[in-house]
Amino acid sequence: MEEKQKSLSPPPCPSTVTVRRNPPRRARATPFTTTTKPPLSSLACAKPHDVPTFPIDEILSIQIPQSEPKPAIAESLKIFLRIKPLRTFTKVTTTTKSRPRNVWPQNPSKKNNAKENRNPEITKKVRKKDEEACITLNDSYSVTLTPPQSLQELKRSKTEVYEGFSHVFPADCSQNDVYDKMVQPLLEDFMKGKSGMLAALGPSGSGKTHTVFGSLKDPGIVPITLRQIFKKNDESCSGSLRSFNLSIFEICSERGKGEKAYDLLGGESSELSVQQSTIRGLKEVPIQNLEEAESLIGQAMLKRATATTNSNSQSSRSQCIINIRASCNGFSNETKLQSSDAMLTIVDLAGAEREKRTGNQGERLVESNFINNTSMVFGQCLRSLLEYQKNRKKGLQKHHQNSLLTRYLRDYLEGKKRMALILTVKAGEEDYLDTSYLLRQASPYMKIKFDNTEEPCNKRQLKTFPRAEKNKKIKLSAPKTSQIEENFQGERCQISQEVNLQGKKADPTDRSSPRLEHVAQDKNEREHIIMRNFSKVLWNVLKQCNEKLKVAEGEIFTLKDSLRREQLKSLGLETELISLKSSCLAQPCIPEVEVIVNAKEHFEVDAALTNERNVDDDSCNLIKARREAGAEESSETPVPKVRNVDDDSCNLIKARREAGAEESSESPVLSVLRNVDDDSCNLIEARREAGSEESSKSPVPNVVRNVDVDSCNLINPRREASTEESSESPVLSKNVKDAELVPCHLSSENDAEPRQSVNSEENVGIPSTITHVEAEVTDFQRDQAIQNQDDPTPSPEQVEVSQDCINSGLSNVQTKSAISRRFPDSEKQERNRRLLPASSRSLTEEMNDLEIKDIQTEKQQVKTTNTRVQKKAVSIQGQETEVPPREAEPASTKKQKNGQKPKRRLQPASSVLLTREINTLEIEDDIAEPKVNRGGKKTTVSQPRSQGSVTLLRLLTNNLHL
Ligand SMILES: Nc1ncnc2c1ncn2[C@@H]1O[C@H](COP(=O)(O)OP(=O)(O)OP(=O)(O)O)[C@@H](O)[C@H]1O
Repeated sequence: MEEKQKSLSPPPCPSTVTVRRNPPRRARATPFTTTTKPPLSSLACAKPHDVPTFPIDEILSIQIPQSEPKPAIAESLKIFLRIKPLRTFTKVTTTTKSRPRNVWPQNPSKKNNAKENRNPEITKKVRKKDEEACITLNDSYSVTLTPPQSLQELKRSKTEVYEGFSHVFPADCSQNDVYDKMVQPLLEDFMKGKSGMLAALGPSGSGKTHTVFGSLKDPGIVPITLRQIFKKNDESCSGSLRSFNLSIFEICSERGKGEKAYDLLGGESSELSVQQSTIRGLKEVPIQNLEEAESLIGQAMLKRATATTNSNSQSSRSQCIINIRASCNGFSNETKLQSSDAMLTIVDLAGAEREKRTGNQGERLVESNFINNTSMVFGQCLRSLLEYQKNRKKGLQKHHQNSLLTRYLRDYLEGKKRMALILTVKAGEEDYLDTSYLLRQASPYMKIKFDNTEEPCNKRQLKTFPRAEKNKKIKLSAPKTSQIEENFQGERCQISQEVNLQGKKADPTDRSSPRLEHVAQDKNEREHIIMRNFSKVLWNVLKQCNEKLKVAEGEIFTLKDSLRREQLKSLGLETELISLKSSCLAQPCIPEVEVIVNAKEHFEVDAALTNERNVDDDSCNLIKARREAGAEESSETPVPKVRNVDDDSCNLIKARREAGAEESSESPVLSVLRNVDDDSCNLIEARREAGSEESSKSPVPNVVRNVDVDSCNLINPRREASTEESSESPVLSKNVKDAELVPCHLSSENDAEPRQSVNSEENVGIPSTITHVEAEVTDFQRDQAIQNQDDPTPSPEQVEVSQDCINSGLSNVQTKSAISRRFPDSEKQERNRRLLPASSRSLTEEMNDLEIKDIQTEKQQVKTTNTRVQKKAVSIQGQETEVPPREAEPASTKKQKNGQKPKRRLQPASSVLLTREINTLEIEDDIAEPKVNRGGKKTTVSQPRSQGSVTLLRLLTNNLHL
């Protein structure tokens, strides 16, 4: 009912805030809950005038109770003090031999007595006296250290009280007392799964080893602990679920150079490998009962390095570490929450030594240094931990790195695990300094806190365990060198098996599960590193490929450039060819053609630069066309080769026409050029057809067609054709070669001047009349140009006429050049008959008909010319077949004197052939008339002269104005 009423009637808004200073009884509420705020619904329902002002001042005045910190789990380091009984102090004054290394601790007094009894000759000075104790026990937690009388007089020291010990064991205490007060709490935690460490510190001979190991009659804390362990394990119901393992090893110096660890429970090769804080290969012996444990303890003590010093007859020369590991095979009722491995470590440190007290020399002294150094590092670690805990801003100095022992005990020395120290001191006045030094050093350690909630399982210590785990550790570290393709699941299973072998559970709740996660993280890191390295390598390879591609592109670019240049050259040659053709056909067309050709060249260069692909295609077509032409040339006779060349030129022109089809639509110049090309092509086609008709009549006219083609290919020597032709007629081939080198005068020179004006050595062997006739041809072309000035493009009729004129002129040239040949008359006649084509004869006859009138009007002039030619022929008579170059020298010298530079121009070989053929007519004509040489001797005529040849000769001479 009350709840219903409360729900129906909201509580009134309080005018003031009640602060409840007392904490709630059941649960501690947060400060926000203490300030009860009315619900929003109630505020909404309240009237506006009832809403009080927000008590901000009162709220701010509330003193919020500070939340009490959780009770610190950390505990102070427990330091125990054990005072060695004075009893009768036995001092060995003579340096005795080091007893055997592996000797179970014995009672020195008995030993010495036995020695005295066995060998009384040995000089010994045993002094027994009742010493005064420098240390007195105040209570169970404090002692008073009183300096000796001598030191008090010197006022170097004073009495000091050291308190705060966990417990002080008087001299008459037993080993069991020490165990009960000091080891029992640790053992209980150990049995619960907590690891702990107990270390004995103190000067040499103070009873550390006695405290730790004891003797057979008076066992130390280790035997007692083992006994208690098995006793407790037997008493507990879950005893069978727990197993114990024992491992004992020592750390000693190797002649002062380094630290080495030896397994005191191992076989012959007891040396252990030390890597940082990890000791590998340590043998961990499972112990089933106390007898086994005591046997192992005795075995280890026999192996431990000891030596006799002035302070101790069985002085320990190493740091001995005893590990008792409890492995839990399952859950137990008592340790449900911490059913895991635990480690109880007991350390018997080598006592700090002073040289005066020990009297060590040599190796013993080196061992003393190592021992003292280790003790010093151990103390530094504890002091740094104390300072770190006082002021954590400074950070914990890592003194543990200076010693293998401290590295191994790092977790303890960093306060991460539970640890206890027992200080053993001697109570004699002579031991005051050692005792005082130890107490001063160790008393502050009482303030050290350590975390009691440490992990029961210590990974670092697990690594030091049995040798059987050594291979497993290698497996865990194998992925560092293995490939990344290793199956992670398999590795995980493998690790799980290893963990199970160790008696641990591989479940995620177990402490060992982070180990698997760590392995997985390592694997991921390795994968990342491998992939990163692989990507770097791949990147480098790609860089190299890129560089190679750049080089290849550069080569391609240079090749394209060279191809472009070659193509331009070919274009230039083609245009020159066209110009020559046009010049042969019509003189007025030459300038225009040149202009057009130049324009075309520029245009094609631009086109080549802008459109490489077109140029490449064009060049490919050219190369292809030339290749095909070459193939056909190789298969055919020399005469069809000329036809192929002719086809080639036509193809080139056609290709150019196609390539520039679009360009010509924009450029009128190219259209004119195309017209010129068309004309030249048509001309060539017409000649080809004419040649074919002639070839049907006679095999010789092919040579005439060869003349036509070669006249258009002045620059490109037709060596192949000439060589093949030389097989048939060596004279003909020679003429072709000569014709290739014939310079041509394009300038209109005076006819009266000698035509031997070519002054270069290239003119050697070339008749001067050839140049003269060429000049005549040029004049003829000029006349034709004047006639065709209105129409630059020659009509077919004009082409035919001009060609006929050219042929006639060339025939005249050949006729005159043949004069220089010094063949015998009979041979000349026979040769001329053989080489004279029928078409030439018909052509000369036609020319004779057309120019009959001119012959009559200029007959006198022809005679003078013939006379001059005859003189020239006579002058070279009697010499070798070739015209000597010396004949041209006078004319050339004269030409040089005039200061005129002749324009040279190559003459096609075919034209020479034609002129040579025509030359036969002149020879016949010359034969008809007696020739006079320089000496005025006349030559005899051996053969009659035909009327037609005489007429033709006159016609030619008159036409050429010779
Ligand atoms: N509390 C003790 N009661 C009886 N004897 C003791 C006691 N402490 C030490 N001794 C005897 O003193 C001698 C030296 O002891 P111990 O070898 O243990 O000293 P230590 O500190 O280990 O010396 P070191 O550091 O050189 O090894 C031993 O013979 C030992 O029996």
